[in-house]
Amino acid sequence: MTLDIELVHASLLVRRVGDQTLLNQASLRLCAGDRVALVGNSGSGKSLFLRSLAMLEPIDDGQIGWRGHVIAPATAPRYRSRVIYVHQQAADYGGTVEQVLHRPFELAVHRERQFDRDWLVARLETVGRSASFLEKDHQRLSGGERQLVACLRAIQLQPEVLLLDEPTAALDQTAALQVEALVSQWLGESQGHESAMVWVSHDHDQAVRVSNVIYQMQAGELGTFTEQVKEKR
Ligand SMILES: Nc1ncnc2c1ncn2[C@@H]1O[C@H](COP(=O)(O)OP(=O)(O)OP(=O)(O)O)[C@@H](O)[C@H]1O
Repeated sequence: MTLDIELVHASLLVRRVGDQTLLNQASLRLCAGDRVALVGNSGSGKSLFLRSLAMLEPIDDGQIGWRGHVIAPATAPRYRSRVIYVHQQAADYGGTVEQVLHRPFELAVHRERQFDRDWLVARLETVGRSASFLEKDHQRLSGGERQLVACLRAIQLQPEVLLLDEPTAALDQTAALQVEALVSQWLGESQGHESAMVWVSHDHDQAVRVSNVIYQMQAGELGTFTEQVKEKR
């Protein structure tokens, strides 16, 4: 159920490049418990909007607020550690899966969090992998396995908001459902922690499965949306 606790508020975001307006006054209010699917044609601005929400892209106009406050430059690193963007193509890291998952905890911004191997082993069980998966060479993983690691890497940091940019676009149905299961488990567990997610998808069935509300991006405008009446809202 959606709680009326505002986590992130994007207000009238504008992004121009040359004479093109790539984002045209796009606004979104994300509250605790929200599961948003973002759909729209290729090139409509979904990734740009998501990356802007994560403060990974500059904006020409508009504001992004976090828990009721406009984000100052000094707060941006902390914001990005709590509002985490997962790319559609998982990065290629060196080392074992465990080393890759451990690395974010070495960053100053995540120092208050602790690497939890047992937690990871339990999550891996959800997706049919044993603890030995942690010993695998990350660079030898399949695309689907890499995407699972990318999601685990984000989720283990207990984000407030997870921004998923077509995380299963290159995966088969089985692997896609595993990624969905991981995210769904995280959302279920984190209900008391005030969390929300936005999931960009080209797959309408997936958008329905993962969300309680669907927004549509059209030529940089975040307009119509379909409210889904579901138990999970
Ligand atoms: N940094 C940038 N500079 C210039 N143009 C950009 C930049 N980022 C994105 N664009 C353009 O903005 C438009 C929207 O791109 P975006 O990647 O957000 O689309 P999308 O809706 O996510 O598409 P897809 O579903 O194919 O991933 C595209 O025309 C893209 O070329």
